[in-house]
Amino acid sequence: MISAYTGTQVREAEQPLLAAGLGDVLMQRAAHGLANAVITELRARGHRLYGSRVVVLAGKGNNGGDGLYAGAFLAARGMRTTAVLTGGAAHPAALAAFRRAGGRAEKLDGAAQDGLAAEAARADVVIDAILGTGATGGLRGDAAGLVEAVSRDLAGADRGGFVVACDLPSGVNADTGEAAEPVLRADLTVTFGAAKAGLLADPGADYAGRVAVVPIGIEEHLPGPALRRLEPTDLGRILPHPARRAHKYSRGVLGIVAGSTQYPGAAVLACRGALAAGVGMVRYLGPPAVADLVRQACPEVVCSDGTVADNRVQAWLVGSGMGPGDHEQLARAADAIASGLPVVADAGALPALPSRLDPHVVLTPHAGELAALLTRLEGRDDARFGDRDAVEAATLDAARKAATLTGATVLLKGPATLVAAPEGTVFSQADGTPWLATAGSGDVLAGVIGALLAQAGPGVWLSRSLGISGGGHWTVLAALGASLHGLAGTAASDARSGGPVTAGAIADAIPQTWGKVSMLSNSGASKRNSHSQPLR
Ligand SMILES: NC(=O)C1=CN([C@@H]2O[C@H](COP(=O)(O)OP(=O)(O)OC[C@H]3O[C@@H](n4cnc5c(N)ncnc54)[C@H](OP(=O)(O)O)[C@@H]3O)[C@@H](O)[C@H]2O)[C@@H](O)CC1
Ligand SMILES: Nc1ncnc2c1ncn2[C@@H]1O[C@H](COP(=O)(O)OP(=O)(O)O)[C@@H](O)[C@H]1O
Ligand SMILES: [K+]
Repeated sequence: MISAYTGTQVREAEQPLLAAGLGDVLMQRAAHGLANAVITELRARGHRLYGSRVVVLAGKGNNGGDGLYAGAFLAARGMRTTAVLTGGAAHPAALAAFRRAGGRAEKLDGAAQDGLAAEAARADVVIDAILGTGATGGLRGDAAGLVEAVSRDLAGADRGGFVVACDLPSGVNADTGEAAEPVLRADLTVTFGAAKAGLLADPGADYAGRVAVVPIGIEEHLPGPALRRLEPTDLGRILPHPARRAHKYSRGVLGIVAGSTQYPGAAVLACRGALAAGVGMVRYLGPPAVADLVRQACPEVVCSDGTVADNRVQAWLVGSGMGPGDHEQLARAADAIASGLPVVADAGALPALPSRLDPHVVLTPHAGELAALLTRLEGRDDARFGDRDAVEAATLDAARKAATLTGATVLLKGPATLVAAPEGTVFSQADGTPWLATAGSGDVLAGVIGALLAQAGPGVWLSRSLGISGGGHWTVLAALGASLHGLAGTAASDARSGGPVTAGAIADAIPQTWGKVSMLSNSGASKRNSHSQPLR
């Protein structure tokens, strides 16, 4: 599992080492890790190190110091290295080391801006070391003008170099991932001590590119993480596996209230997602014409025309493919939410939610749906998140706010899908590909999460082993579903040589993805073998 922290948490963890006089040692470790990452990336792109051109954009604080020390390492390896001092001053010891190693330093002023920006855009590597965790707000003045000019020149260049952010892209908020424009978009962010939460939530994640963590010795001083990310090996450990004496009811039954005469396909796709994700049985409740379609597409599904109370299930999925006029379906959704069982509330169920929920209700909005939900809860005049753009500009805050206001577990879909619990646990999963942004993909996701809730039963599997208990348990299940869905979408695209996928193809890829991640963990392997021991 990847753990990520706020800037403040990381800075507090540095304190004992700074108090012991190890500030320069920490900076050297950070700079060394940054320089090594640059060298690895240059080699991977087929560049010779000697003579490669490096431009360091260096601010006046410690972030600039890291960049200048890294520049000194690279200059010592024979690279042509220029530093642009964006804040008038620079970390004195780092600047001296940079100059000693043969680096050239230029002060940024208005007149020099265009020439320096063009030089940066022609370089093989640009290191963004203007602002780190000590920043207040975004870039200002000449530094902002320089970053705008470099971004513009890089976009227009035939063959630009790559951009490496030092600790975080300057202008990205380390805690929330909000970005104060202009921000130089990085290919790689080399971050120190631990991942920062803002690098794993959009739009920060979008600016950060790939994220690499350089350990600097503060790890034992870090508190509990602000944000977590499951990795494929974690999935293998926490996915359920049927016991030898399992039967379909003990494996979990999911009730699905989804689809309408206008959107019948959503019901089919939700059922396909659920069936692919290991549930013992799916019961479908909906209009007869939709039920006919479900039966044809998925003969495994048991269709029922009874009420929610008539159908014994372990969890419900409600709302996919339903609209405000589907009164009968909405009444069933309300009954399911009132049942006290775990529920996934998707799409059409979101506008009709009661105002107070519990963490076992998992809401699955996309940014537009979350904006509508928050506007309804906060009142139109007070709404900070009045539209999709506002949610996309601050995804972490928006998801957290919705969890706090509703009391539910909130899963905000996107390139980095966030799952927030009212008690503060947050996961960020980014296992997918942009090809997942296809109609019906969210219905499959809802089915997958519903299936996991139905299988969870009263047990909490291994979420306690992840250090999570209580209401946070539901975030683990939802993050597990998001990760499985993302990995399956990626696998489906890979099987098409990186080409497009349909929602149905995502569902079809889930069982194999499940099998593969189970193989990644030893416990997964022993679980699989548990029913095929040799006879004694
Ligand atoms: N602690 C350590 O030993 C270690 C720290 N490490 C590294 O240090 C980084 C944190 O360094 P930091 O605390 O010096 O802050 P930093 O991010 O460089 O920015 C502050 C400077 O920028 C200025 N400034 C602020 N906002 C601004 C704005 N909007 N626009 C323009 N300027 C602005 C502000 O000036 P002021 O506004 O106060 O005049 C101040 O000079 C961290 O990210 C990591 O890289 C690692 O080496 C490990 C060891
Ligand atoms: N750019 C993207 N990169 C990766 N995954 C994405 C991207 N955009 C959307 N997704 C994922 O695709 C799914 C889309 O769901 P949703 O918006 O509900 O679609 P629909 O309503 O058409 O089913 C979500 O799982 C979301 O996380
Ligand atoms: K930076």
